[in-house]
Amino acid sequence: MTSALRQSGKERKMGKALIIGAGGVAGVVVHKCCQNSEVFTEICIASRTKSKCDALKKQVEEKGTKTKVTTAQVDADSVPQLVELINKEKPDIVINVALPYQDLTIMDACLETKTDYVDTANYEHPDTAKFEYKYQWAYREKFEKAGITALLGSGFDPGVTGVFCAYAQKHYFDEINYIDILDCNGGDHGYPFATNFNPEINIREVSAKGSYIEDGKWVETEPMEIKREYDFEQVGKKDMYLLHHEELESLALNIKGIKRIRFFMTFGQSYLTHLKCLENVGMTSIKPIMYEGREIVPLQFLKAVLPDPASLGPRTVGKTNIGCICIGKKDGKEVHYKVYNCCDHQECYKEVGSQAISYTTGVPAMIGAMMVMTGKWKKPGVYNIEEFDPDPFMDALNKWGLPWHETFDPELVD
Ligand SMILES: NC(=O)c1ccc[n+]([C@@H]2O[C@H](COP(=O)([O-])OP(=O)(O)OC[C@H]3O[C@@H](n4cnc5c(N)ncnc54)[C@H](O)[C@@H]3O)[C@@H](O)[C@H]2O)c1
Ligand SMILES: N[C@@H](CCCCN[C@@H](CCC(=O)O)C(=O)O)C(=O)O
Repeated sequence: MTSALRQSGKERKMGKALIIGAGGVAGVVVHKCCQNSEVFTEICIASRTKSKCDALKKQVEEKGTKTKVTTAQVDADSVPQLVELINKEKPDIVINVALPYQDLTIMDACLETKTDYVDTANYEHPDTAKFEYKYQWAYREKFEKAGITALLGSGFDPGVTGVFCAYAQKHYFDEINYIDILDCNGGDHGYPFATNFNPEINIREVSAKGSYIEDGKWVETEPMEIKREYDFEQVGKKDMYLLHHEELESLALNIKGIKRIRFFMTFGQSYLTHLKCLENVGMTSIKPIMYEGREIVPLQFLKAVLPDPASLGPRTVGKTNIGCICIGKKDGKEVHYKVYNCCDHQECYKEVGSQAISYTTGVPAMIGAMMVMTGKWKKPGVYNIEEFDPDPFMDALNKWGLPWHETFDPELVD
């Protein structure tokens, strides 16, 4: 049996979440669930290393949360271990903020225990640095039959960017023909090279070939081949580069009238120079090599010597600006629209002890879980975030720390 609250009707108001992972993003999810004790009456934090979960529990208990917090050890690569934990804890929902490698094992465990599921990044096999939704979309029928919801990609990008596009479509457009998603981190952590979320996942993402969708087809580019300069609100002028990003795949299907959709991310010169050197000497490779009689993956070794993203909070200053530019038509007239959020690294640190990259991912993960748990987005099946009504999520962003702004006269990207 799952939580009694789970059985109590369509508009459920409160319940228990099992949070898997205890890294940078999980830390924010834990803090935000504990601020939202009316909905998250209980949480269990589970990860490979239980002491990291215990440290998070201590932090929120010292802040006087009303949410009951427990912790557990789990290897999320093991379906039997996950099933045992879910059966013991009986959560209403599992929030997966471990790594993309664990998406399918956690979805399998949710199916077996009939528990709702939320994540922030799509499945990726450790041996192939390629983001694709096909593996998770293959669970649609099974989730529908089991009567449970999987909400995919409830971070910022993917996540809020999908909600922004759904909101634009619902309120301002008959059709959206062009979308540019712009992800700017204008923050400075003072290190010559560090990544603001898991280094292994970050470097796999940015060293892959770029791509965008035009007229229904993927167009591939060399890594960092397409560069533009953009003047970001509250940050200033930054160089940004076209990357492949997972939400392009689902938005191209779910938003009406798309002719072209692209994703750009900013990078500082120091980050790019270090990345190039590391690539040139083979340190970003995911192919195992033999070192002193044992097999190691160079990128995993590199991760071990880089700063832990969760430790960057105290030293990072500046702001992020992430948003979407939509161009399309309403009542036959051309509409230009931009919706974005700016987030200050130090404000995040003061509130939850994390930098803004973890914050901008963890807040939407909590909100997505709240949408499903309270019944607003409860629908059996597997869904990308833009398939739900964006309005309650947009309201929750304003309430829970990620207020957004809109303009009908944005700078465009050529
Ligand atoms: N959508 C977005 O906007 C966005 C942005 C940043 C990060 N993310 C995603 O958020 C997730 C977390 O990122 P992070 O920066 O917190 O990473 P992190 O490395 O700081 O944390 C990952 C956590 O998962 C745990 N973990 C890893 N493998 C495990 C296993 N087999 N069993 C149990 N626990 C395991 C680790 O111990 C760690 O606590 C990643 O999937 C990342 O891709 C999404
Ligand atoms: N929401 C993002 C966060 C990625 C930020 C990565 N940018 C690098 C830039 C590093 C630099 O220029 O110093 C970062 O680690 O912040 C996502 O989609 O994954």
